[in-house]
Amino acid sequence: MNDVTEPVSATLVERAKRALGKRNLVFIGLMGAGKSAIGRLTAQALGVPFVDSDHEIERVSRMTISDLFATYGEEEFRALEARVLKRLLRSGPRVVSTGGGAYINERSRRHIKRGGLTVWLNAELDVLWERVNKRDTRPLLKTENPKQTLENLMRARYPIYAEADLTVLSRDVKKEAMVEEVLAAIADHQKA
Ligand SMILES: Nc1ncnc2c1ncn2[C@@H]1O[C@H](COP(=O)(O)OP(=O)(O)OP(=O)(O)O)[C@@H](O)[C@H]1O
Ligand SMILES: O=C(O)C1=C[C@@H](O)[C@@H](O)[C@H](O)C1
Ligand SMILES: [Mg+2]
Repeated sequence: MNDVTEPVSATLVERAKRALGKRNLVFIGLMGAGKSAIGRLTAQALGVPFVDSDHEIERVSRMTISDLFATYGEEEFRALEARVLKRLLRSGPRVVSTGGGAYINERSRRHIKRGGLTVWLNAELDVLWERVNKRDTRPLLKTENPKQTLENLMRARYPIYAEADLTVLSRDVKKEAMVEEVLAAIADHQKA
């Protein structure tokens, strides 16, 4: 799989743009679902700015997510995440990819719901596991059995992610195909 973008249908892009209007598009979902990768490519297709809340948190704090968790703990991280999201979602349209736990936090979820149209990248355990087990940058997975931890997170979080406006199944197809599905979901959403 590579990051070379093949042109997405111009008609589909126009339909999605019209449906989105001035709203932000916010990607939510578990670690490895593709929020950052698919979010960036979707922003490119729509011709709007892209921002990733994990990257923005690291930029403003000048610390990595792992160091933030280790130094200040998860609660402080969530408070910072909520502040960053509130600011990022103030104006649009832009594509905002969130960290995996953002939508689970009540304060962040409120900002996200107010701030734009949400897309949940839903994925099965094995898809997520194949993607996340290659790197150890995710503090919540530094456990004795990270695959089991991921499964526990799925069970706890999926009912909450399911509140999203749109759901797209994330799987190992070309990233451009994922972008097209996201754009189609946005375009068709308006008809509902
Ligand atoms: N459709 C896809 N096919 C194959 N690989 C993919 C696909 N989508 C994403 N990936 C890869 O999976 C890995 C995880 O994706 P990404 O970092 O976008 O996830 P994320 O949802 O942002 O996770 P986190 O919550 O940890 O930030 C990356 O290496 C990315 O390139
Ligand atoms: O799922 C989560 O709670 C997290 C996901 C990452 O994106 C980071 O925001 C952090 O590692 C926490
Ligand atoms: Mg990400």
